[in-house]
Amino acid sequence: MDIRTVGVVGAGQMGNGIAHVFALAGFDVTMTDISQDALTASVEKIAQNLDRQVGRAKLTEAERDAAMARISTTPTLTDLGKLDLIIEAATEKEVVKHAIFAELLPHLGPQTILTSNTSSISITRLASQTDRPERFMGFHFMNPVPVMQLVELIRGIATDSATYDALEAVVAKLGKTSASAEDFPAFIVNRILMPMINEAIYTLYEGVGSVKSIDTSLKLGANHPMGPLELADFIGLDTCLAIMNVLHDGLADTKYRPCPLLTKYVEAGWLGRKTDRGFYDYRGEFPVPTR
Ligand SMILES: CC(=O)CC(=O)SCCNC(=O)CCNC(=O)[C@H](O)C(C)(C)COP(=O)(O)OP(=O)(O)OC[C@H]1O[C@@H](n2cnc3c(N)ncnc32)[C@H](O)[C@@H]1OP(=O)(O)O
Ligand SMILES: NC(=O)C1=CN([C@@H]2O[C@H](COP(=O)(O)OP(=O)(O)OC[C@H]3O[C@@H](n4cnc5c(N)ncnc54)[C@H](OP(=O)(O)O)[C@@H]3O)[C@@H](O)[C@H]2O)C=CC1
Repeated sequence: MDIRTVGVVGAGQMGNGIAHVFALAGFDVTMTDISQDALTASVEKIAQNLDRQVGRAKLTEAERDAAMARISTTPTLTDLGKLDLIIEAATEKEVVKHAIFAELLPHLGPQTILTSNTSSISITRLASQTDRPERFMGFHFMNPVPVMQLVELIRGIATDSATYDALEAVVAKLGKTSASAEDFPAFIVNRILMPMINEAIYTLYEGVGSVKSIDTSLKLGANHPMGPLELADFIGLDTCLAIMNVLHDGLADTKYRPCPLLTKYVEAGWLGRKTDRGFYDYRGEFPVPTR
């Protein structure tokens, strides 16, 4: 199937990164979100990130302008119905994702491929509540999308090979690399990464180290580009907690128990960078550890 038009549902940090890379690769992109503010902020963010790429001579001004011209927004989810590919990148809550698919399905063309950028939720379960489990897949981009090379491709139990092949070709057109993961809780990247982040939070909770010493240890002691607490703030603490809960519930093993301190930060609404406070406070000129 020749994919040219793409709909992105959810204009948060992942939605804007996904729209950015698809527009640069020549696809026509339509974004939607329940919040008009999120849509406006997302387009501004894409413009800023493209400008940064122009500033670093990674792109020409003409390429930037052409990419921006390929992006449009709509507050109406059902406007996405006639597009070739839908990428759902809304909040990591299963009920939210089911509700989006339920509203969209009656408006979708028969050939449209439906995907979710979920970090952890069962693709088979999401697909089972649609009319097209054979054309449904996990399409998992990494954050920040314009920079990270990997896209995880996750087949549900019913996904057909034409759908898999079409998405594999799309990833190649984006200039990225795909890795196939089986549909088990949190797939590959987050099955490995998120327990490490959760363990870093336990290390903080038990007083083994401060925010600064934990992040410095992993950055300088294991050559990670970001410390685990900085990375948790970057991903979003609500998303980290949601992934840990999927691992804990889905694999029924206490080793995946979310750290109570992570739960406390989420209950406080300290979700990391997106709310300006998490393991660091980002409201000043420099991030300041909150513990
Ligand atoms: C939760 C999930 O489901 C799955 C996930 O995504 S897990 C998270 C995976 N991501 C990671 O692990 C990221 C770890 N961090 C890193 O790799 C690096 O810190 C980083 C790439 C984010 C920034 O690197 P850095 O060297 O500190 O920054 P900097 O030199 O300013 O930027 C490097 C490049 O990234 C770009 N960049 C940085 N942040 C960006 C952002 N938020 N959006 C777009 N581009 C960005 C810069 O423009 C620059 O691009 P060029 O190389 O083309 O010039
Ligand atoms: N953060 C990360 O590092 C990664 C996240 N992911 C996955 O990507 C998805 C999005 O994550 P992320 O971008 O970080 O989250 P964000 O919280 O940044 O963005 C989610 C966006 O979805 C919007 N939204 C919520 N409900 C709906 C709805 N019914 N219809 C349309 N939009 C809606 C939210 O609006 P509002 O704020 O108004 O609720 C918000 O703008 C999640 O499934 C997450 O697991 C995947 C890879 C990496």
